[in-house]
Order: sequence, then structure tokens, then C-alpha cells
Amino acid sequence: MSAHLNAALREGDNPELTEERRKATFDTRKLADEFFGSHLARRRREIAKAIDAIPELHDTKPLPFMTREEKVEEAARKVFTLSKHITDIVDLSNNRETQSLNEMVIGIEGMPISLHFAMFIPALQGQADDEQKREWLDRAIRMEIIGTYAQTELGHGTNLRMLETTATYDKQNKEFILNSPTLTSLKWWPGNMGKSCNYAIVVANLIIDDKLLGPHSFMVQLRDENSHETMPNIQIGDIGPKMAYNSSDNGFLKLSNLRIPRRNMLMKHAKVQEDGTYKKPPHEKLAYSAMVHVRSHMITQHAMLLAYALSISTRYSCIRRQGYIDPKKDEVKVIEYQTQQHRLFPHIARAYAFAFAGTESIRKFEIMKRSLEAGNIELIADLHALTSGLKAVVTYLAGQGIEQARQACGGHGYSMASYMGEIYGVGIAGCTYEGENLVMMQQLGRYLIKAVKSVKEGKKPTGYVAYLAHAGQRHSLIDCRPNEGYAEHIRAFEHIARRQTFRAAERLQKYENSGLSTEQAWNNCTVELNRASRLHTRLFIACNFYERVLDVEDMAVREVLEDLLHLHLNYELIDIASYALEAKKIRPNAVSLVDSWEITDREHRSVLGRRDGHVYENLFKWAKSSDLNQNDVLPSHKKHLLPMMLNARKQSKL
Ligand SMILES: CC/C=C\C/C=C\C/C=C\C/C=C\C/C=C\C/C=C\CCCCC(=O)SCCNC(=O)CCNC(=O)[C@H](O)C(C)(C)COP(=O)(O)OP(=O)(O)OC[C@H]1O[C@@H](n2cnc3c(N)ncnc32)[C@H](O)[C@@H]1OP(=O)(O)O
Ligand SMILES: Cc1cc2nc3c(=O)[nH]c(=O)nc-3n(C[C@H](O)[C@H](O)[C@H](O)COP(=O)(O)OP(=O)(O)OC[C@H]3O[C@@H](n4cnc5c(N)ncnc54)[C@H](O)[C@@H]3O)c2cc1C
Repeated sequence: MSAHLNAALREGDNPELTEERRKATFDTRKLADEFFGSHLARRRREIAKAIDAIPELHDTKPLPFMTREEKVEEAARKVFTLSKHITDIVDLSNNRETQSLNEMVIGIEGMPISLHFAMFIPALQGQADDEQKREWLDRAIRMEIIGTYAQTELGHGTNLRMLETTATYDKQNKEFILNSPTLTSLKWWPGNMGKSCNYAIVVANLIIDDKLLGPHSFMVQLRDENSHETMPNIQIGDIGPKMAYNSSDNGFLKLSNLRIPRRNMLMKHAKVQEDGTYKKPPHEKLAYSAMVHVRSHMITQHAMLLAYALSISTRYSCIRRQGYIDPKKDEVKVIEYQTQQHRLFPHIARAYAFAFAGTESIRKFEIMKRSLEAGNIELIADLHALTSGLKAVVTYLAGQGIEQARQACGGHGYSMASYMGEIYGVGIAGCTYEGENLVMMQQLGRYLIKAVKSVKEGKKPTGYVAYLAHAGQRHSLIDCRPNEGYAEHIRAFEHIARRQTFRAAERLQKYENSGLSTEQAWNNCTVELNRASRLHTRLFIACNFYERVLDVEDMAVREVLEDLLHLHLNYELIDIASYALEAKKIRPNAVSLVDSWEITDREHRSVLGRRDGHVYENLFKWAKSSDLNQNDVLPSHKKHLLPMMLNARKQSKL
């Protein structure tokens, strides 16, 4: 092992992990540069170091031992402390740096300003005109106000056209009157709205002269800026505990004849003039821009959640000894079992593939944003299709990978000492928020059907759907010749995706020809259409992974990434048995592959995933620190169970 491979080696670590790290064939720092991009990888190291030096930014105790109130308070305390240091630590205009700081200090369970950064600020940037930006955006960036994005209602989240909250224009007073007319119209879910925010961008159906003009965004003050008391005509609160993500106060909101000035409608695109004249936006869905922003960022976020789970389980699998492969020898590390490797390694490959796809979706979002600033709306549909598919496929597969990683830790994976439960709970929330996954698949499906129509009209679609027009391809994987390299795999992927997309399109056509309405025909084909969307998105991920690997200059890093690419393409494409070979190849680098994610113990919050591998002694410490262990007999036991047992004993003696 050469000295440059030593980045993760430390004195005093569990020798089982040290042995693994000595086997690395590449420099973990160089692979980290590929996973995050070299700038972010370097900044993450600097951020971790800066946090180490500020004790007020450290957890006061493990989050799983805190009550919900304590978690909410801890997150608020850290946000306040961070506000004093943040500009010394990160460049606030860099989303990924800021998000890394957030994950390291506060973690993944939520905090009072998540939605402020994830959606409130992006919605102002995308939808407020210059004057409105001067009024609100600068204050928001300075955190003088905290905002959220209030769109979903108790009765409707997916179908935005049926939102019941109304904003009726009153020409006389030049004001909008906002109302939640029914129980189901209560805003429900917006992050941090319950207790933390004092402003919200409320999405409401605009009504002018009794005419319904669809969902638009309005700036609403929820709480007094000095006392933080709820404003008149507003009822607001927290919606209660959730599966995970409980440091966040997701909230409800009722608006009762709340009057706001005309200029509180965000007017960069759609406009309402004083006399009530309505000016349409240049693209009907520009009001949805904050959602597209979050979707484009969710891919790297979910790659990271998957990386958290896999580095915990891979390290743990190398210190956990259980059973024998050769009965004459010692018990083996559980990572030696073929099933354990098959369980983990394809997901490690996916974590890399997703991270690369996520970097690409953020890049595409930035390109679209710049072109929109120049007045060009052409890229909006492509980006919406891409991010809808990626969001749905990656959150779903990341959830599956996290759950496999948990099971790979056996019983200890079920203890919150592993932190797997929280990672899973937070990860799968992404299948629902920012558009329910199966619904988002249909959005991509619409785009694919349009592309098929254009192919059938003899046109050649460009970009990610260009492959749909490629004729005369091989019909089966059996035709693939191994010596043609990965390009051949990609062509096989294209073939499968194209065949499914045409199959769905033909079925749709058949139903339409049979006299069904367009909507009914569509509904009859959605399973086929969603399959096509899934395959198209997996093709994009694979293709992007392949192209990304071709760009890697360091030969040792490129070689290990090629091993992962090989495994990924086979896992996704061919039958289960075929990847046994690749798994063997990954095995010596398993720990170093996860070390390259450079997730610090502070960020991990997992006893099982400790970098030093000293799991068992720390599991015992963890158990001893439980609140429930502070009294030999719990007060609740004395109150309920002891009298019950005493009473039962008394009864049996009678
Ligand atoms: C800085 C960091 C940034 C981000 C970090 C983000 C995430 C962090 C992730 C993980 C971190 C870890 C822990 C954190 C955990 C959790 C919490 C963190 C954040 C959570 C935020 C969650 C916030 C929300 O959920 S907000 C609410 C989101 N709601 C939805 O998404 C609703 C879904 N519904 C819809 O989008 C639409 O209604 C619909 C698309 C389904 C249908 O709309 P509509 O009926 O109006 O249209 P259609 O008739 O179907 O289509 C007509 C045409 O319009 C096109 N279309 C639709 N939408 C768009 C769009 N957005 N852009 C462009 N075009 C669009 C459609 O394609 C049709 O086109 P056609 O040409 O006619 O075919
Ligand atoms: C952790 C978390 C944070 C959130 N944060 C926010 C926030 O900050 N702001 C905000 O406004 N909202 C937020 N939300 C709400 C979230 O965006 C919605 O819950 C989400 O968009 C799904 O909508 P829904 O709840 O109406 O699901 P539903 O649409 O009711 O989904 C139920 C089922 O119906 C199916 N379905 C619905 N429509 C169709 C269709 N057309 N075709 C086929 N099947 C369909 C779905 O696939 C699903 O299986 C958050 C949610 C969560 C879980």
C-alpha cells in the first residue's frame, strides 16, 4: 500500500478496519474528488474542520435519545449558533456547501430554516419581480425573516389545479382576499410553518371578476416580526409527529378573509394590474419553478442518504464476525459472505451513479435558469421531464438500498444506535414530497409519448430522447459482444427503454382508437408508461455514469469506478447470477469505497458506522446513556405495571 492511500488510516482504529484500508487500490481522497467534485470535496473537509473547532455546534446528546421538543430546540439552538459563524464557514450562495454544513451540524432530521433555503428563497428568486426581490429576498438571505412554501392542502397535494385556497382580487381596495373556505383547504405539511416561520409563500387559486385563473404565489406574513405571535385572520400550528424528520415543525394554516396588498402576488411572470387586468406568464408552469429546483437537488441529496447507510453497513460488516466459511478456521467477517456482498455492492455502485446523475441535474437546472433569464423558455419542458424521472427513480431505489443496508447490519441495524431508522424515514419521505413518485413518472411519460409521436412523423428528437429514433438496433442482449465494451451495454439499455416506450405508445394508441377518451386511454396505460419512464431514467443514469467514468484522469480511481460501472450495468441489465464475478472484484476495496465518501462520525451519528470501528464498547456506552436507564425502576412502571402485577398476585392468592 502506498502512502497516498492512507487518508482514512488512523492510529488506534479497530485492526479489522485497518486491514481493509490497507487493501485499497486507489487514493480515497481522489475518489472523493470525483464523487463530490473536487471543489466540494475540499470544502467539505474544511467545513468539517471548522465545525470541530466550535463546540457549540456539536450535538449535546445523540438525537435518538431526545424528545421531539428537545430535537426542535437543539436544531433551533444550532441554527442560532450557526448564524454567528456561517459566513466564515461557507459561501452562502453555494447550495451544496451550505447543505453539507447543515448535514454535518444539524443532521437530516430537519431544522427551522430548511424550507427557507430549499424553497422560500428559490421561489422568490424565480417568481418575484425586481422590486419584490428588493423588498423580501435580501431580508430572507440575511435571515431577518424566515419563510416557507405553503402549497399542499389537507385535501390536495398532487392535483394543484384543484387547490381550494382562494386569492380573490378586490379592485376597489387593490388587495387580494385570501381564504381557506373548507376543512380540506387548510394548508397542511409545509416544513417549518407550524412554529418557526413568520412568512410564507402561499399558493392559492387566483380569482378576478369571478374568473378562476389557476394557482399563483402570494407573500403572506404569518407572525408578528417582534413578538412572533400569529397575525390576525390566521390560524397556524404543527401537524404532529411523523415517521421521521421530527426536528422539523411541518405545519397547518387556515386563512380567514386575510387581506394582503396587490403587490404581495409574486409578479415576475404572471401579473395583476391595479384595475384587475391579468397578464399571463410566458410559460404556464413557471409558477412551479421552486419545485423543479428542489427536484434537481434531491438526486445528490438522496445519493448522500444512500451513502450514509452503506458506509455504516460496509464498515460494520468488516468488524462483525459471525459464522464460518471454513469450519476449521476462525469466524469470518460477515462481509465475506457472497450474499452480503450481493446485498451491498450494487447499491454502492448506485450511490456513485446517483451522485453523478445529481450533479448533472443541478448543472441542467443552472443552464435552464440562465436561459430563462435571457427570455428563453425552451429548456423548461426537458428539465421538468428529466427531474421528474430522476426524482422518482432515485428516491425509490435509494430507499431500497437503505433498507438493504439496514438488514445487512442484522439486529443492531434495528437499534437507533445504527441510525438506519432515521436515514430510511428521511429517505423515503422523498418518494412523496415534491410530487408523489408514480405521479411524477407520468409527467415523464407524457414527454416520452410526445417524442414517440415525433419519431413516427419522421422527425429526429434530440437530447435524452434521441435514442428513440435509432432504428435497426440489436434485439436481444444475447447479441452483445463482450469485447465491445460498455458502449454495447448502453446500446442494450437503449434498446430495452425504446422497446418499452414504443410498447406503451402503441397500447395508448390502441385504446384511443377503440373510442376511449384520451384520459381513460391514458389511465389504462399508466403501468406501461411508468415502466417506460423508469427504463428511460435508468438509461440516463447508466449513460451518465459511463460518460463520467470516461472523464476520470487518475488511473487507479478510474479503474475502481470502472469496476463499479461494470457491476452497475450488469446489475441493472442482466440476470442476478452474472454479477458474482464483479462482486469479487469490489471486495478488497469495499471499505475504501465508502471511506471515499468522507462522512465524518459527527455527520454519521451512527455507532455502527464509526470510522474507527470500535462498535461494541460504544454500543454499551450508548445503552447506558438511555434516559430510561437513569432510574432503576421507571416511575411509569411503579404507577401502572407494578400495581397491575401486585394486584394479579393478590387475586391469585385469594
Ligand atoms: C439548497 C438545497 C435544495 C434542496 C434540498 C432539497 C431536498 C433535500 C433532500 C434531502 C435532504 C434530506 C433531508 C431533508 C428531508 C426532507 C425535507 C426537505 C425538503 C422537502 C421539501 C418538500 C416541499 C414540497 O413537497 S412542496 C410541494 C410539492 N408538490 C408537488 O410536487 C405537487 C406535485 N404536482 C405537480 O407538480 C402538478 O400538479 C402535476 C405536475 C402533477 C400536474 O400539474 P398540472 O395539472 O398543472 O399539469 P398537467 O396537466 O399534468 O400538465 C400540463 C403540462 O404542464 C407540464 N408541467 C407540469 N409541471 C411542470 C413543471 N414543473 N415545469 C414545466 N412543465 C410542467 C406538463 O408536463 C404538461 O406538459 P405537456 O406539454 O402538456 O405534456
Ligand atoms: C416530509 C414532507 C415534507 C413536505 N413538505 C412540504 C412543504 O414544505 N410544502 C408543501 O406545500 N408540501 C409539502 N409536503 C407535501 C407533499 O408535497 C405532498 O404530500 C406530495 O406532493 C403528495 O401529494 P398528496 O399528499 O396529495 O398525495 P396523493 O396525491 O393523495 O397521493 C396518494 C396516492 O394517489 C396516487 N395518485 C394521486 N394522483 C394520481 C394521478 N393523477 N394518477 C395516478 N395516481 C395518482 C399517488 O400515486 C398515491 O399513490 C411535504 C410532504 C412530506 C411527506
